[in-house]
Amino acid sequence: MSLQYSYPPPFRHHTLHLQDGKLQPSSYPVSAVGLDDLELAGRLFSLPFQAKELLGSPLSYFWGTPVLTPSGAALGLGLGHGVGPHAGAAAGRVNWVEGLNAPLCKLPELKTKDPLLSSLRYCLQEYGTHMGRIATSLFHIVDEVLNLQPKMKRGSYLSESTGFVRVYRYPHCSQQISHLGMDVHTDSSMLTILCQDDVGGLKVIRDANWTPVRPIPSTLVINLGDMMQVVSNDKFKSAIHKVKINEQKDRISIGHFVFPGDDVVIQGSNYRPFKYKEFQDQVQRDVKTVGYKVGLQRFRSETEFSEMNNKGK
Ligand SMILES: O=C(O)CCC(=O)C(=O)O
Ligand SMILES: [Fe+2]
Repeated sequence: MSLQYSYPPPFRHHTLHLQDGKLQPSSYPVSAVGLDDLELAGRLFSLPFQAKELLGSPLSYFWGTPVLTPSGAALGLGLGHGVGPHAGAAAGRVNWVEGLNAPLCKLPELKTKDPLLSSLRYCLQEYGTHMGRIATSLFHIVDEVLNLQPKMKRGSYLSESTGFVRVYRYPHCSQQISHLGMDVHTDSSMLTILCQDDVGGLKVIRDANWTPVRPIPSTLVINLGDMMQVVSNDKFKSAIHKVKINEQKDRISIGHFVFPGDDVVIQGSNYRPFKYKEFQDQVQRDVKTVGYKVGLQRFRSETEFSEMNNKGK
């Protein structure tokens, strides 16, 4: 395990520019990030199942769940994709993934004498702090483009209290199975920073086509989330993405999700103002009742919503 993160990271933010409503390119070069964390995560996943299930609060171990609120509820894209944590399981659709969820501000509560767990806690804390700095810098860049009002700036839009890190393992599968590693969805976050190993499998919708996000060494992938779409007034679209399974190799990735504070009011002229907590609760309600995440549609301002419906007719 190494915690040799370079800070400040060698940002090349001039490589980010606005094109067709998206920040291009979506990957972001940094050095010395993540490889050792990925290795540690790999060791964690090789623990017996029971040990992983007993990891204990505030960590939680999950497997096969199509939807993990608040960040990654599955999004129905056409028939057959409308899955949620419960609906998905009921329909026999599971995500081919196991993972560990770590709410960053609660990590100090993890009391353990286990050396692997203490290294993990330490590593996650360092990782979270480092990624938090990167998220803040990225948000500054976005802010330069969007020119947000001062009161809406990062203090409230990027809350330390709601952020979390998720570590995933997508087991390989050589048989033809219909499962995805992770179903089609958008993240509910403001932004998500992904660190992936060299296996590949992440795909995003770009120009209406599924495009692989090929792993580049020492490169993080930045996904803009639903909250970014709102505050940018739809200038930046929340990335629609999924993860395919590799036939030969397990894939490991780490996601760092940054959200607004629960009670922060999110504003964007195409949406009615809402508190982040309201959004999160609505997603969970939809997943339980409708079977999938309806997402931002629910929060569009009335005029926007009826204009969109009229266009669709
Ligand atoms: O594993 C990945 O690369 C993507 C994970 C993801 O999309 C998510 O956690 O929301
Ligand atoms: Fe995601």
